[in-house]
Amino acid sequence: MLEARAITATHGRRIVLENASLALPAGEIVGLSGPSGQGKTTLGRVLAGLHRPSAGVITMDGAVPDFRAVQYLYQDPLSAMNPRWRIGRIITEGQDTSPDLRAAIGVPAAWHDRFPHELSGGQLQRVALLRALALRPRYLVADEITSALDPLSQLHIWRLLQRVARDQCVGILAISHDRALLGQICTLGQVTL
Ligand SMILES: Nc1ncnc2c1ncn2[C@@H]1O[C@H](COP(=O)(O)OP(=O)(O)OP(=O)(O)O)[C@@H](O)[C@H]1O
Repeated sequence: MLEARAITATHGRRIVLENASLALPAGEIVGLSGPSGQGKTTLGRVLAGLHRPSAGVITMDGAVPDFRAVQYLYQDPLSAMNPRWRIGRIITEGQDTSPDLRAAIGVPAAWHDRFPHELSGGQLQRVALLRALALRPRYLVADEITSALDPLSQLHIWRLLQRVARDQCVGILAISHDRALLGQICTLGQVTL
């Protein structure tokens, strides 16, 4: 279980999150929704160890978290990829990927020679997911990862993530404005900020 308790976070001097709590059990998908600017991304980044809270605690199974076990997926995967690297290098950046995992996620070898800007948004999101899963995370923070995709690509990505949660016991925080989408994909309901 990855847990945030009574988190307060600031950007500069501004408090953008106050006394927020959330629990993400292993193997479950929990939704996080709420109006724009309420601090969803900030809370996701705090849970992934990318933003230090000014108050509150994050625990993993009740202990100090090992943030290497938490991977953060961005809405715009291009922003998290080196534009000068080819896809083959990007997906093996942290760890080698197995052919089985590549096939399951749907990243064909034909993409390996391409640069990130030569793939579509849905294809790039699959590359980002493959790179994250190769690191064998226990938790994923998926921040609006399908909001720029057409409904079919959106469904494909979430079907994949549902399998990842179930088969690999990965806990997934799904951050989205789209409460209807969260209603379809979450296994443990939604938290609203
Ligand atoms: N790097 C930053 N520097 C200063 N303020 C920031 C920064 N990032 C976010 N903020 C501010 O913090 C607040 C919370 O932002 P955050 O992105 O966490 O909200 P959000 O709920 O995810 O919003 P959205 O749904 O629009 O993505 C907003 O008011 C935003 O303007």
